[in-house]
Amino acid sequence: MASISINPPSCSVPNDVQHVGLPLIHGENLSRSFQGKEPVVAVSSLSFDINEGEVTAIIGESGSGKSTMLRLIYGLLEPDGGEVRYRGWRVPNPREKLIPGHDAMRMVSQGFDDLNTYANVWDNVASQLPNTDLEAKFNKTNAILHRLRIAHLTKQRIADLSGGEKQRVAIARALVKEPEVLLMDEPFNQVDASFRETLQQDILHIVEETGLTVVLVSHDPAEVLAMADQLIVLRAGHLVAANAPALLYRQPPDSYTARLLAKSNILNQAAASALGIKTAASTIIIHPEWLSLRESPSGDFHIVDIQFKGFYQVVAIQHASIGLQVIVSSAIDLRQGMQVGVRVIRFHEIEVQ
Ligand SMILES: Nc1ncnc2c1ncn2[C@@H]1O[C@H](COP(=O)(O)OP(=O)(O)OP(=O)(O)O)[C@@H](O)[C@H]1O
Repeated sequence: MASISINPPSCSVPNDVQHVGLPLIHGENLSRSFQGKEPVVAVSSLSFDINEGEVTAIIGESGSGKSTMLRLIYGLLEPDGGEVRYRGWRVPNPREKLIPGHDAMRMVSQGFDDLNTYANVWDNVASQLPNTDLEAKFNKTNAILHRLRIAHLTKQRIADLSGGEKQRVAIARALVKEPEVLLMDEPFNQVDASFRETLQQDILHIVEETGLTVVLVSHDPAEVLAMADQLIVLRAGHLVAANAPALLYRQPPDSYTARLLAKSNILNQAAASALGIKTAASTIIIHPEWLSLRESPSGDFHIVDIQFKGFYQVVAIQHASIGLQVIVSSAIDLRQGMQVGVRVIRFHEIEVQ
């Protein structure tokens, strides 16, 4: 890696040398274990890039190391090995900084631990800014409360807010100091479905307007598919994929990623051949909307279950030992026990598992 020495920023490590040519955030071979009754390897040999002005979502099953990765990026945890670089400079670890956490980043955690429950919304947000310029303090607080649609809650105590409102205050509090990076751990789990999309859109508008970089951890990949420019997929502490959501969805590198992103049908060669797919690949991925059904008394499959989901239905069909999930428009009348024919619209081959 080429290096040039220029004046280090205020948030840096003594004697560090800037690595040039890196994206905004670069993780190199990061590992971190925790000692308990049984030592746990939370993340192992993670290398990744996060681009400026983009939304990156870290996804993975529970315990796969998502929060650990986020805390390593921020500098809240010391890696056992490897490093994180921000604009080419190494992110100080908690032993190297009086108040842990990189100065250019702010983190919103799951529990709203940072919010002062008995203070009002305005004070929670404004208190982040110094009193040296009171006019700027007033204007910035006012602007971010409006931006996050919580200006009408200014005088309300945090204790009296809903989970979704608290989440918006926590984000306003993090953004009022105009960080370059916003880190969010499960940002939408307090927000019900109808408000989730508005909050996601509001964050995307802030990203577009300000060039903010967002890194978020999500339990529910489906919710971030539309939001993220990049998905980083973790499994048991290892990075298994990093790419654009649409690409990972259409061409998942493995069945783990496919299952995280959709309730995929994962078929072996024999099952694939029963659907008329001739392949040399060991595994075939078929997302439920990549199949279509039609009623056919001579069809091989029969319907074993129908889950009504509003504008679509999830239909479970079976033929001998092969069970499949199919997404069908609710406009189509189906009933349990019906014989059906199946058409494969699209499939994805995986060579190595
Ligand atoms: N402070 C800690 N002490 C001991 N073990 C820890 C600690 N923090 C994390 N771990 C362990 O490290 C592993 C990864 O945890 P992490 O919280 O990063 O996963 P996660 O993917 O964010 O999980 P979840 O989705 O359930 O929040 C887990 O096995 C967890 O129990």
